[in-house]
Amino acid sequence: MSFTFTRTTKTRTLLTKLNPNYRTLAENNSLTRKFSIFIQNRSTPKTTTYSQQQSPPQTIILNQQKSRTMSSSSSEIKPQFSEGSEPAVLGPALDKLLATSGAGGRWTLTQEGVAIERTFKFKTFAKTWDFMTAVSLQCKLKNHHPEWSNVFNTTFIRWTTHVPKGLSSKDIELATICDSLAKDFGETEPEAGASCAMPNLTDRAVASSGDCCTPKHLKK
Ligand SMILES: C[C@H](O)[C@H](O)[C@H]1CNC2=NC(N)=NC(=O)C2=N1
Repeated sequence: MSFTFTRTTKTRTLLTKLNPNYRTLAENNSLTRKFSIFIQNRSTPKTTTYSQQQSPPQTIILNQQKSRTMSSSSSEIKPQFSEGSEPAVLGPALDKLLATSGAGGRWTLTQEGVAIERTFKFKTFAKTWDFMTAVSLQCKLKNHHPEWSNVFNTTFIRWTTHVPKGLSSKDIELATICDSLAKDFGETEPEAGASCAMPNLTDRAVASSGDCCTPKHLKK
């Protein structure tokens, strides 16, 4: 079975503008997607049945997320800037991004003030993936990576600097870029409670990822 992927010229032009290497990246993406759909069609889908007493895992994740949100309100948390950054400059820029400041921002300060996070939602998986590709190109340019996850039409993004730990200018810059790219790629309004499991997915990836951020000369 063969699959053809169509992409609007607008998206392609936008991505090529963001990075001239997009064409190559897009071709690789398209190949990767073709390959994964091919694999999916060959393997038998696994189904899990739950007994009446047993709740599906999603309920557990939703509850975990609920307690996580209840235990830490963003307005009580103070931003922790990474060593070498300038709080006087970063503070006002951060305020513009935060939902708590009332300036229209949609990011939340989390994890004892060392991170900001937010969920983005799009109409389709393809649009979400294109947005993530655009963000990843900016990450490459700035040598900085997000902690993020994606399920279907939703992506959860957390910005934090691992070394030196805290919020840095790169986190603020990239969060601002994400907001603007999300508009370009047609972000839709998130439905209430639709993305509860996303931070959990990201936390799991973070817990099993290796140390990528300690510069070689500081490694023991
Ligand atoms: C050595 C290199 O500068 C580091 O690995 C960079 C790369 N990207 C990074 N990304 C993030 N989020 N935090 C870092 O500390 C970081 N460090």
